Amino acid sequence: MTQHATTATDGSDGPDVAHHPTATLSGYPRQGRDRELKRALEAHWAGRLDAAGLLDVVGQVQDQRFGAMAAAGVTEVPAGDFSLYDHVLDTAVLLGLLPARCTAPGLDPATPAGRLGRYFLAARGRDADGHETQALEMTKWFDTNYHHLVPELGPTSEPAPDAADLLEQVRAARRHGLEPRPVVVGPVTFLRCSKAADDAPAGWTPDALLPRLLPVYAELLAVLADEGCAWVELDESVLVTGADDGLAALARTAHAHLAGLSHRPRLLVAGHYERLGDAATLLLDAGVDGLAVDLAGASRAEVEELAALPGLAGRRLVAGVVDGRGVWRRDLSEALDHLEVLARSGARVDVAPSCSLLHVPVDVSREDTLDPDVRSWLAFADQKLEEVVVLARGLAQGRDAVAAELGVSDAVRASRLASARTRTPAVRERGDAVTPGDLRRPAPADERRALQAAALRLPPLPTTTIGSFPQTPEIRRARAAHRAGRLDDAGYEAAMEGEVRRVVAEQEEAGVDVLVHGEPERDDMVRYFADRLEGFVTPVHGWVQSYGSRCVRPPVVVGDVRRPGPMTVRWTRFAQRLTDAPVKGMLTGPVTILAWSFPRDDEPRSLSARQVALALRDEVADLEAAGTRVVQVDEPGLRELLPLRASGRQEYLAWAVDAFRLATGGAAATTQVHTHMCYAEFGDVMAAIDALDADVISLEAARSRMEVLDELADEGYDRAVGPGVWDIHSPVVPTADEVSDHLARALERLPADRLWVNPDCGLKTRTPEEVSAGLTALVAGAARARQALAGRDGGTTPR
Ligand SMILES: CN1c2c(nc(N)[nH]c2=O)NC[C@@H]1CNc1ccc(C(=O)N[C@@H](CCC(=O)N[C@@H](CCC(=O)N[C@@H](CCC(=O)O)C(=O)O)C(=O)O)C(=O)O)cc1
Ligand SMILES: N[C@@H](CCS)C(=O)O
Ligand SMILES: [Zn+2]
Repeated sequence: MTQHATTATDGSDGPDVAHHPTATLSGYPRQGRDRELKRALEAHWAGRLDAAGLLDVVGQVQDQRFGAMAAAGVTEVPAGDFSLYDHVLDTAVLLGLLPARCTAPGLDPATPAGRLGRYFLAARGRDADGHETQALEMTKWFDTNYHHLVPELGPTSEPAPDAADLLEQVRAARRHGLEPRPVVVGPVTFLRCSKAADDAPAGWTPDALLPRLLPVYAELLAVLADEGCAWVELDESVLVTGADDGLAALARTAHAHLAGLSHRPRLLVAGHYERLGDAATLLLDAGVDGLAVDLAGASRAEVEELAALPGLAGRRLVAGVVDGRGVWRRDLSEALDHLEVLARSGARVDVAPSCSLLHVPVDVSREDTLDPDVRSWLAFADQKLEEVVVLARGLAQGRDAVAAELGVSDAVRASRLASARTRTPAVRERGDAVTPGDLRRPAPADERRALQAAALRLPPLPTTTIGSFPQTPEIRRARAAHRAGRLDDAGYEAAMEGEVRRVVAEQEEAGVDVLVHGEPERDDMVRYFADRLEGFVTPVHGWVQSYGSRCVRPPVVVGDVRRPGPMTVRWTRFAQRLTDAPVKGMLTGPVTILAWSFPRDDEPRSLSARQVALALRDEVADLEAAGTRVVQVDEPGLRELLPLRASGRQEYLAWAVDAFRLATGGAAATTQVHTHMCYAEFGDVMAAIDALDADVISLEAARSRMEVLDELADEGYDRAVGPGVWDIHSPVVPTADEVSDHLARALERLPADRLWVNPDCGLKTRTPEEVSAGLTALVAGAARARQALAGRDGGTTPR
């Protein structure tokens, strides 16, 4: 058992000689080393695995997770970081705040099946027995590529504690001989990650629920104290955003209240993904017992500033000196230096990754296809645990005790610095030669609109999709066979061509106006490009949870980026030859390619963005030369990289917008450039969206019922928009009526000649049956809306 026998009110003067720094963490990957949880969840939803079977797999995955922590030598571990789908949804369950529509249909929370049913209804809009409802909205978790569900709250919400799942995790950790530290989303972050329910009065915000929430947190803390938990970690990462005065007031009220409780574990309040800044003082003043801080990439000066914080002495400081969401090995000498500075403050310093390890893959030692040099530079979750354990030992026992590990770390650093893989002079020269003219299309937007209308001759409210069609088991099996060498190149290409033929025929039959080839050849919209660009590596086992059971394998930017040859042209050309309708060329934008890759840490992201943009610019030119008239450059990652604090935003948006414009600026005026975004609130980047100068943008809008159009209107956005009318994150297919209702709502906010009809996002996660029904509904809904328009306009067809 770890010894932290102090509270915020004692021993606050001077160093604590009895303190033994320990290694700990806020979260570990959840899906299992081989994505066992993902497979079990999907089998459960498909009716192939019952509730008991799913819970068995959960037990096995928990054994693996705690086993890995114990093997690394970590003794105080998180409990509550594991989740079947999402930890924000788990917090809603913990606080008794699932919407009534998910608790109503006779699902008994006293049984495992009923509990799971309610949970999956909220997460997916469907349970394993086929009950259906509207799923909760989903959005980005801070500036990561993880997505959380958005709890819905209102003035009538009645929170009530339900700690069963959390206690099960606490007990599971104990069964492994580990000391559990429950990790729970804190009240302020929970409220700020929630939204007002549709039936809440106008102007009501979730903040108003704090007074009702605090007694429930108090009850939960008492339950955890009774369970023997010495510490609890409240994740208050929203405080790193420094958002507004209201946030500070909320945090002060909440944490002074919780710290004032007499029956509770010690309170460790965490701020991940950025520095806590002023919020650190606020929390210490409120009386919390410790802080868990994100020090990824911190300079020595920043560390000294933190060490000088009044009130830190005597409190626990969990120092996140190992980057929890990057993949580079830590310079251990530097980290130890930072830890020693912090320890001199008199704080009781422990060592941890800067955030949950949820964002990195499990184990780099399995990557035997990677160049051994590159592999030696990388650290995934298990290697990061080793790093924090070494650092804690070094801090406790002195540098000599970890001399060998420091030596290895120094050698890794030297090998990376000396490597020729990181710099390509020709790429640097081309990047330096970019001029402002390269960022401008050859004609202004309104002239382009007229030219494109004449060239494309599309009907009003044109229909299209976002690019991907179902990645069926057959497609994935063919790709797996190709990778394993069981299917040769010709066989694989023939299989993908067959799929493109099928998808084009399906769209023609449904009556879609602008077609796509379906992206069957892409395992992932970022990785596909990274595999074809120099400067990236793509780990084979590097799975990371994106949302629910869905995972991605982010590439790693290792050095300068260059396009050795065309990446997509062959497939777009093939599809275009099958039809007279325009086929969109589909590219992933430079910002998104970087947002969904692990960045290099030796150069700014803006440098890589420019290099990727130049590669894409060449691809656009090649697509045009092959006869492509519409090119879509997806940028769903644009909002994600927006710095959490307002101070860094202008600089980021400037380079991000420039990268998109550099990628697309060479396109002819007659080429219609689309972009697409999903998974986030776009309010903060509306001006940047405008500055992209795309001709058409498609945006996720179905779950939020077209709210995004109000934001676009406020910005004065005057180009064409396709607000999603089909929520593709849910297995529930819209009807034609629902599509035309969405369009009617959209037409209240947008003129008809600027409205496109499309789903929220790509169809890759849906089944062929859902897609067939959804496309029919989409086209029928658009036809209905066109008729209504024709009637409204006295029979004249809108432009
Ligand atoms: C659009 N989104 C994306 C994000 N980030 C990305 N990097 N990519 C994205 O597309 N961020 C925001 C959103 C998040 N949304 C999603 C949506 C869908 C997925 C998803 O479907 N993920 C798949 C994995 C996709 C993939 O990489 N497939 C590969 C490998 C498939 C595989 O598992 N192969 C098996 C063997 C095959 C067999 O025998 O059946 C194996 O390796 O074991 C491929 O198709 O080749 C998922 O299943 O989770 C993610 C994010
Ligand atoms: N073109 C991609 C965009 C996803 S954000 C797709 O359709 O899957
Ligand atoms: Zn999308």
